[in-house]
Amino acid sequence: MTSPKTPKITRAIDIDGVTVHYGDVLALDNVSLTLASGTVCGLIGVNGSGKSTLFKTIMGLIRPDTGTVRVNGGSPALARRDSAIGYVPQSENVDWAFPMSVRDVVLTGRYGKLGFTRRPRRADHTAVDEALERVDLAELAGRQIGRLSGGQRKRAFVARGIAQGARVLLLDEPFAGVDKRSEATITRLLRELAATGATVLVSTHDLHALPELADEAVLLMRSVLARGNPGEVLRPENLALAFGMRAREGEPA
Ligand SMILES: Nc1ncnc2c1ncn2[C@@H]1O[C@H](COP(=O)(O)OP(=O)(O)OP(=O)(O)O)[C@@H](O)[C@H]1O
Repeated sequence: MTSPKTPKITRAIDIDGVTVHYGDVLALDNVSLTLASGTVCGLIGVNGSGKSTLFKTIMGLIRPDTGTVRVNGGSPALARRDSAIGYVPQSENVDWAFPMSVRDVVLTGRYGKLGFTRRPRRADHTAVDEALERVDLAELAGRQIGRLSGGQRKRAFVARGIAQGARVLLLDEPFAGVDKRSEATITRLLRELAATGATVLVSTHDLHALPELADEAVLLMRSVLARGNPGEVLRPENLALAFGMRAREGEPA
């Protein structure tokens, strides 16, 4: 689905042998994964399987104990500095009382592009307006971010990634607590972004939505248990393996 003008980068995200511990807790165990540009990849796995840790590692917010992460051929820090990588965090990790309007939040996506005066220019405001239009939030641009619904908040953060022009977009459970309309809007946007050559990695617990959303899926349980097209990865034996492991650990379903 890449446009003819956009050459496909076969290793837009390149994770090789990554292991991450939090103290004694092994969160990622020798994870290797490559993602090409122009793809949407769905990341699935039970609670605690390492999805958020993987996102933070790709963002360069966590340094792996072993292994390497490359984003568009460079380090995660470089990708962040160049605004090449965008992150939509889990809702719980955002301070929704912060006195910022929806527009301000989307404008933060432009910070890496501001000139030495650090003042937004016309191009920045235009990019923000266009992104708000695309996520269908133009009418709520002036509202404080915490006064949006769950789905609208997610769309605001997707707009931030669009305004940023991120070529790699990571979304940590963008469908949690959102209604069907927002889910459909976000799915359509992610597909459109991939069609322009972006690489989209999205974690979700909504397995039913995966075939429509994603070109491929990765089942994570500290290490990669399965990878392939969503139909293959969602095979009952794979899911039993993931959930069976969880049951043995005695965690609630
Ligand atoms: N800051 C931390 N300190 C210690 N352990 C942590 C920390 N963050 C995560 N963990 C542990 O690391 C493992 C992976 O957690 P992570 O948040 O990456 O999983 P997840 O798949 O994103 O879970 P969920 O679906 O619940 O969001 C879990 O065992 C978790 O308890």
